[in-house]
Amino acid sequence: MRREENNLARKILIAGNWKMNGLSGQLEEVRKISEGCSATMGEVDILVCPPATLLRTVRDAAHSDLLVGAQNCHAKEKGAHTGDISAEMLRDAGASHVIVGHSERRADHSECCATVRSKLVAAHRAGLVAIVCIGETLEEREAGEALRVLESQLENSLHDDVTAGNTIIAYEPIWAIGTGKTASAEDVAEVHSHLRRRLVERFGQETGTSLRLLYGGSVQPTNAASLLSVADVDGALVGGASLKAQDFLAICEAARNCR
Ligand SMILES: O=C[C@H](O)COP(=O)(O)O
Repeated sequence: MRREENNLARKILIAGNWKMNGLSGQLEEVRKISEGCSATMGEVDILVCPPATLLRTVRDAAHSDLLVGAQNCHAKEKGAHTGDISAEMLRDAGASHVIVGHSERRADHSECCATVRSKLVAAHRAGLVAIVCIGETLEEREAGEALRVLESQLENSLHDDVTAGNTIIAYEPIWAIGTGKTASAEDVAEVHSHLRRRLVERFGQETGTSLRLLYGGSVQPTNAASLLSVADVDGALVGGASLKAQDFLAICEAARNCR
């Protein structure tokens, strides 16, 4: 089933995750994104997630309709956690969204689902919308375990007060991140419809069908239209291609044309 035959009430979100990239002298790309997507922003939500060091600068430089988010937060509000940043601090720096549970954090910082869930609670406590990432490894996919792994991550990373207004789910197959390999539209459709069913079972029909499900993993201007046309794909979490305004804007434009 294609997107136009499914639930169109969910507004598409294109989110750019800059990861550990970006210096204050390189904000020209933000200005280009901000100017270039001003016509698109009414129809598509557009979010950029720079490193924490640039949150305030990007927020101040960007069009007010461009959403600005962070890439991680600590579970606690404040205290003796050297080097960490709380959700409240991110909000204070201008963020409205925060990514939690990205596979790079799960791998590099040994974050388990319980940790991700505590960060989700923190994000909601601070009034941030959280983007919760889940994804399987290539070994898990090849072993036929992908849906089981994803279901477990979904179940254990979320808490019961999740709503469509405070949470977005991003499916990012780990083997597709930064590799140029993208999951096929059929595989993405299978995963997203499975996740949708699980969300409805857990949170009920209204919330379950309203939560947005993003796809991430080597999304490019060349494949965005086909991925965004898949039913239950409500947007994209874009890494590498979000660093160049031209590519990111092309993906936003593809999203606009999917409406
Ligand atoms: O958060 C973004 C994802 O990890 C995707 O990254 P990528 O588009 O560079 O594959």
